[in-house]
Amino acid sequence: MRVIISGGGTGGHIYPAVTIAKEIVKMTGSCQVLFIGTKGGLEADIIPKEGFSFQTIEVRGLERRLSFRNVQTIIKTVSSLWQSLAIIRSFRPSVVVGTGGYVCGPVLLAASILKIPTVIQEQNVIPGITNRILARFVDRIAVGYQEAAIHFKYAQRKVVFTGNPIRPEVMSATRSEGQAVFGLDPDKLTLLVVGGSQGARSINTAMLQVHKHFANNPHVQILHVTGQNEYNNIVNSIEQAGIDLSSTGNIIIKPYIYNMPQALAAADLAVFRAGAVGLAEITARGIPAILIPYPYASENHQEYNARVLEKQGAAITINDSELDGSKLLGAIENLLNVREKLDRMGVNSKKLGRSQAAQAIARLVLSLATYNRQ
Ligand SMILES: CC(=O)N[C@H]1[C@@H](OP(=O)(O)OP(=O)(O)OC[C@H]2O[C@@H](n3ccc(=O)[nH]c3=O)[C@H](O)[C@@H]2O)O[C@H](CO)[C@@H](O)[C@@H]1O
Repeated sequence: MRVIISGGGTGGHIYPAVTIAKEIVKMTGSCQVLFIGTKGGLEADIIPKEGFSFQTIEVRGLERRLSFRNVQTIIKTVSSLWQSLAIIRSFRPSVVVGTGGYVCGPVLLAASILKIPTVIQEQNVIPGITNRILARFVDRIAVGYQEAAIHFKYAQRKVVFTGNPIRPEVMSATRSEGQAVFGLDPDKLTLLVVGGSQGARSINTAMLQVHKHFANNPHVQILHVTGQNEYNNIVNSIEQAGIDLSSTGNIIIKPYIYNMPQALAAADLAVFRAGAVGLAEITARGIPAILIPYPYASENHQEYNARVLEKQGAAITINDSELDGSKLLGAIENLLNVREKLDRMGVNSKKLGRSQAAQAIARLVLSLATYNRQ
């Protein structure tokens, strides 16, 4: 059997694609998977590393205003539809899956024109524009949050609540493995700070005060992932603040980590943006969290994601506009100092986790593929 999977732009669209692909391969035993993404997207880095075949089309996102660039974009989109039709005709998949990001648009549309079964996976409470448009054309929509269903107004019957897929390593990684990978001290509480797959400037800036406070602390250690673009600035600011990172021993700064499952396994508290996949991962592991939703995410969807966790007592939320060093430090200390609070949040977090989501999505995809085996 052959399957095409498309999704890209950010980790939040790419990791679900990888996870679904691996689950399908595992369930079928012998499935050829082809990924379609863009040359410039993060997928061009991640997918080949995961060992899957990868082809690209030329497509980019529309600006949310009238512009000459948008006219060029529409022309590119038409040509990307032709490119997608050609790739699909030559690969002859039994089913095509989209996990979000504008690259999915032409790919899933082309599959639907060619009458190949299609599934899209929507990670967020408020669906992205590409998936909303595609909803009319595809066969099934696998949603990460039950709350997303009402937004697919004319496609309700296609919606299946599966949860968001998480990499199996997120569940299988052990605390001691995580501690060993990052050189963490098993006797200290671990704070994991991640601003999504791109990093978050406001979190990075607020963290400076947190680092000053905890530098050399005998009970707390911090693993802070800054994002590629911010890394050098943040390391410089920390060192300018008088913290010698090589000697404190309890602060680790990374631009990006490829072994996030191990980092999660070692974490006692997470400071996160509210990207849907990151949230699926922390809830699957039952990690209490302080969430700072990215305020410019389309239709403020990260805040809606975060509120689902907050409502269940699994996280507390700080608005990005109100974030500063002392507020963040206060929230962290408040949780680390009251162990019962932290534990209760962890239990609530775990209740929201759906560690079997990838299996549910893979079964859904395969159930459609069987109609049309070639
Ligand atoms: C700015 C924006 O619009 N972001 C969106 C993007 O988020 P974004 O890609 O930032 O976020 P997610 O939290 O959903 O997913 C990030 C993924 O990257 C992984 N990771 C991250 C950092 C790192 O160093 N290593 C690593 O492996 C995480 O473990 C996770 O699997 O897609 C998500 C899913 O549609 C949306 O909810 C987010 O709102």
